[in-house]
Amino acid sequence: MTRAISLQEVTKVYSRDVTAVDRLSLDIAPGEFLVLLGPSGCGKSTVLRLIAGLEEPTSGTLLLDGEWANTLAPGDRKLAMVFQHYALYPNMTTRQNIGFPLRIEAPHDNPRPRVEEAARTLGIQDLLDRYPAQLSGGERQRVAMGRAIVRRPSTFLMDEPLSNLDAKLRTRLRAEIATLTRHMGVTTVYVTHDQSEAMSLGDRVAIMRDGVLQQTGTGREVYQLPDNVFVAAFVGTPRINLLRATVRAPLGGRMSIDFGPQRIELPHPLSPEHQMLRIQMGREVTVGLRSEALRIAPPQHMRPSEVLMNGVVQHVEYQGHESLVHVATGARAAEVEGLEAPRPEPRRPRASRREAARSGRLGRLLGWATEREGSSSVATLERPEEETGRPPGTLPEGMVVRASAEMQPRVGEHVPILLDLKQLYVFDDAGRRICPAPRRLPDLEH
Ligand SMILES: Nc1ncnc2c1ncn2[C@@H]1O[C@H](COP(=O)(O)OP(=O)(O)OP(=O)(O)O)[C@@H](O)[C@H]1O
Repeated sequence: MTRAISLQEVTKVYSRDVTAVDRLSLDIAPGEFLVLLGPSGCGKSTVLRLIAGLEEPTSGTLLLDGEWANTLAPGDRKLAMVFQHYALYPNMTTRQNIGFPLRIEAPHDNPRPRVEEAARTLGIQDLLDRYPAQLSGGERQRVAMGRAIVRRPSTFLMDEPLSNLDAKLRTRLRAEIATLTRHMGVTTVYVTHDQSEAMSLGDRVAIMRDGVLQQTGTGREVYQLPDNVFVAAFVGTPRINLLRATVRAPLGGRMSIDFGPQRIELPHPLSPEHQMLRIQMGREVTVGLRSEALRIAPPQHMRPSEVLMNGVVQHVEYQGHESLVHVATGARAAEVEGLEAPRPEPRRPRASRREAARSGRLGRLLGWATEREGSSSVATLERPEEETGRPPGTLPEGMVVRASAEMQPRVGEHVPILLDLKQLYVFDDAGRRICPAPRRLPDLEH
């Protein structure tokens, strides 16, 4: 049996100043695997607790299979919860731990066949006679899962069930959870703050911030078409590069995006995806560039959808199969409220003469190189480094660019960056995505 869950305008207020969930509407189809994703404190666990019946909505409606369930007793909901802290009984064997819910539900029935079936499903039949202290973290979590599935629930509610485990085990167990729940066909609501877990697990992801649902969609949808800058920043590794910029449209000239020291021109006529930039003329916007939208390559390799920027290599993260190259372009990084600050500025307590000379050289290198490219490319340098508001001797924040592992740029090297305009994201001052153009145009009055 599987179950449909519907939350309609559900609000949960804990005390006068804590609204943990704010008018949340969400429909979860029978058999669906939905991941609730968001930073700590955004209300994910509260949603789970509301579905489980451990909390009652302050307002709004919870429907289970279409039936009003706001106050239905937890025991009547046929749900099983799996928590981060798996709380096994230490003095019971695996067999007894898994069988425990059955002994409560039907004390006169022999739990053995169902316990063994659950253990087989989870591949822990050899561990049935061990005590929790004799199990690894991953095995204990499997026992906790066994205790949940043995009841044949209609729904699984999982609250960060893997966060106590090491990365390798987490990857393996999450694949097992996905296979298991699909095989059982049960509706699953899975809470995590780990975006890569969310993207790899769910049929759909629901992203929350401060109790408010931001967007729901498949992993691909929320990655490729984030509704707002928060979703764009929360989903994807490495994090999307977010830069402050201004949209310019000189009379008779091409529309451009001005990053301060550099600017990029947009093709004329504007593509449909860039059309909404017109109404942002003269305004500050946030530009989002994922690392795959950028590449380090000479201008002669530029594709029709690409434009050129210039940068100076700050730092290279070698990852084996690729490198992540941090490149300073002089653009200011945009911060997203509610997320930790993006990459911190490299701090230099007090620049030595040599360091000062070096960083000055890097700045000059950036400007000099940009000027040199200026006549033929779309990038121009308008302001010297001193006017960008950065402490003297520091480099501007970097963008992260993916590069093949063979490429070995040196720190301080000047590099041309080709930016693919087909992968350009722009968000307005309220954080809403305006490029690629949203399917529904936002209300521009607010
Ligand atoms: N019983 C409670 N009484 C008062 N405030 C609470 C209670 N439970 C949660 N909160 C508050 O409600 C907000 C949402 O909490 P919740 O646990 O749902 O967030 P979360 O997204 O699951 O966070 P985490 O990932 O850290 O578990 C937080 O501000 C939290 O402090």
